Amino acid sequence: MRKIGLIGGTFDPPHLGHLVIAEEAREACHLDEVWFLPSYIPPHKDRLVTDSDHRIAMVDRAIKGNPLFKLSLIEIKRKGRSYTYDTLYELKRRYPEDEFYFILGADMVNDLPNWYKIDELAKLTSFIGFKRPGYTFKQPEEVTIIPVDMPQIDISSSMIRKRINQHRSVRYFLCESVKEYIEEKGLYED
Ligand SMILES: Nc1ncnc2c1ncn2[C@@H]1O[C@H](COP(=O)(O)OP(=O)(O)OP(=O)(O)O)[C@@H](O)[C@H]1O
Ligand SMILES: O=C(O)c1ccc[n+]([C@@H]2O[C@H](COP(=O)([O-])O)[C@@H](O)[C@H]2O)c1
Repeated sequence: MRKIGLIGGTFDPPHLGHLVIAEEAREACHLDEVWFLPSYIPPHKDRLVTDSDHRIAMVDRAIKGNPLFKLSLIEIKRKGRSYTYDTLYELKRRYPEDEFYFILGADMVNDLPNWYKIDELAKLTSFIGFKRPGYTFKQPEEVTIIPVDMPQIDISSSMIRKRINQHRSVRYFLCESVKEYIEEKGLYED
């Protein structure tokens, strides 16, 4: 039996906040691996997101060099809206022996009671929650969250997109290799 952490996200682009919560969850909960799951279509985001090929390439670069971080294309290959219940149902079918821990920032912890088939989903995975600047972390009544403390990181993908658009520096907000990819492809410039 392995303990697998899952960090689902749009990763548009992936940044240090994602990497730090993945690492802190791994250490605090003694996870064997953490799998990064880029969404194909994020269930609750209205805006158009960057093409999935770019987001996959950026996550791949961000986690390179850490043998305990893996990229899973399960949601990309399924296409459609990336409901977490559908993902966990499939992962449990493929790996019935493994235990899953879904990693969330406070914004998503607060949203969790509204998720598709949340009662069923909670039978398939545990949840690990992190505080996040700008959001109050509240334990929802419906689901138990394992809270993990860490120094909070006030970085978001939207802040990075905005800074690039304004020709401001994003150095040190994300991995150098991801920054180079964004520059090479001209992402987020307009
Ligand atoms: N700085 C952060 N601190 C804690 N959790 C975070 C942080 N950034 C992202 N997360 C969490 O990582 C997961 C994936 O987030 P996502 O890819 O949507 O990034 P985001 O920065 O929230 O993007 P956007 O600004 O475009 O909404 C979510 O559970 C989110 O709460
Ligand atoms: O399944 C749902 O109803 C659901 C609703 C909102 C978000 N999620 C998942 O939460 C993760 C973070 O979402 P986001 O929109 O912040 O990138 C990502 O894996 C989404 O698929 C899942």
